[in-house]
Amino acid sequence: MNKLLIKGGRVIDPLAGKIITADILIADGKIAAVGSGIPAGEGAVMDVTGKLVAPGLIDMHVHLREPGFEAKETIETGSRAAARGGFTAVACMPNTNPVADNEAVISYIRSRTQEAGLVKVHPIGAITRGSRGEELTEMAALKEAGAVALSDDGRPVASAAVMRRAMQYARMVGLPIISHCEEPSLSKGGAVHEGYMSTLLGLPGIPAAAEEIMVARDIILAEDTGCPLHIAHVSTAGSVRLIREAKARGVPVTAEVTPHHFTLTDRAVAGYDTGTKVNPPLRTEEDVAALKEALADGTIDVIATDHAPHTVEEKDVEYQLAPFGLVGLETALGLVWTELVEPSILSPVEAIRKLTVNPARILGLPAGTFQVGADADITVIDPELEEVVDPAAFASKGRNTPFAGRRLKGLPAATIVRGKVVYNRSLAE
Ligand SMILES: NC(=O)N[C@@H](CC(=O)O)C(=O)O
Ligand SMILES: [Zn+2]
Ligand SMILES: [Zn+2]
Repeated sequence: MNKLLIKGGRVIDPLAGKIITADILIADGKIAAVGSGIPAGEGAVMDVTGKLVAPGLIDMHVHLREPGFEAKETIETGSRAAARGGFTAVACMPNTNPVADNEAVISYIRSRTQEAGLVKVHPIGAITRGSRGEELTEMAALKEAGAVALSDDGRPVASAAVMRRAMQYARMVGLPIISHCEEPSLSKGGAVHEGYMSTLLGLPGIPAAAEEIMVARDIILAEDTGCPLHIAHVSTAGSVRLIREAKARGVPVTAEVTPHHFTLTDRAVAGYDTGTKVNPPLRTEEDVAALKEALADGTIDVIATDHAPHTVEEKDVEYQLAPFGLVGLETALGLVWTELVEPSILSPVEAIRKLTVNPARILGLPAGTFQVGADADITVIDPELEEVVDPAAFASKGRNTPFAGRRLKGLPAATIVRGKVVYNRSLAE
């Protein structure tokens, strides 16, 4: 039997809401025991005294770009970036080429994931063919092939009738809809948040209303159809209000926020660094305050990166011409710890919940806990470790980050997937 003892760490149980000092014994890739003073026996030992041990982190919103855009990222480089960022699993969006709107692409992603042999990659299927917003995909077949959710992320489903029908079918099939909320007639041509900064910088704006109208529409449709709805990358105070009110009424809606949206405002665009160009755009201070409040009160269930790599050449153009998106996998945990846990906006347990059990539940994954017999997917966190973000050190092909040079405290120390150490900081540096 292949054994590994994770010894002496402070183990976070996000379900029980507790942190206890304990050892975790892994045998043949599964959790074999959790308790104090477990003998190592003949197996290997990883001493994690002083560190936190969490169930493997899950990032339910990434773009791995394969098939079709391998110059930006591949499943292998994206998996490596995930492992380096402390994630044991990611869910990847279907805006590849071809779009993941059929079983063949879903199967391809799964076999490339196997070949990479690093983290778990759960494919998200498209809502509509080619994500063109017209005809629905074969949702049952996508689920059968391994899709864990449906989304046309990157492109809004402009037609309410199409979205309504999609929710009716998705509910029947048993898959959640992840909505990229953007009203195209309002966002068209925009590059940054519409407000003081867009005027000052002379850049075309995307109003908050472009997001909020679609959040309102999709909440109404989720209530109408009973389909579980997950709102991707929430960025405005108005969206938060709508989601909070819908949850209070029992609408089956959940929501995520990205580290860049709870950390930065549109002031970061002042230097015209295209690393700040992202969709939805960086908003205002009031929006950031509302997002933090929503994280604290549970209105926002999940922290997800929306990791969106682009090549240096694609980003090295005028602000208006650059593609939207920034890389997030390798800065996420440090930003969560530095911006939310250190200032006590979230407790360590609450932060870990939004990175483990909550996304696992939304996607229906048997993950996010330390149940004996479950896959040994584990993230070791060093809450005292500090580092300055250096994009050149990223495992991702993407270098498009607005966080270069930023000092982060609280970083991944090791990432373990099915008992295999896929990242170990003390060996990597
Ligand atoms: N977020 C982004 O700015 N870009 C994403 C698309 C998306 O998540 O909507 C991408 O695929 O590049
Ligand atoms: Zn999106
Ligand atoms: Zn996205």
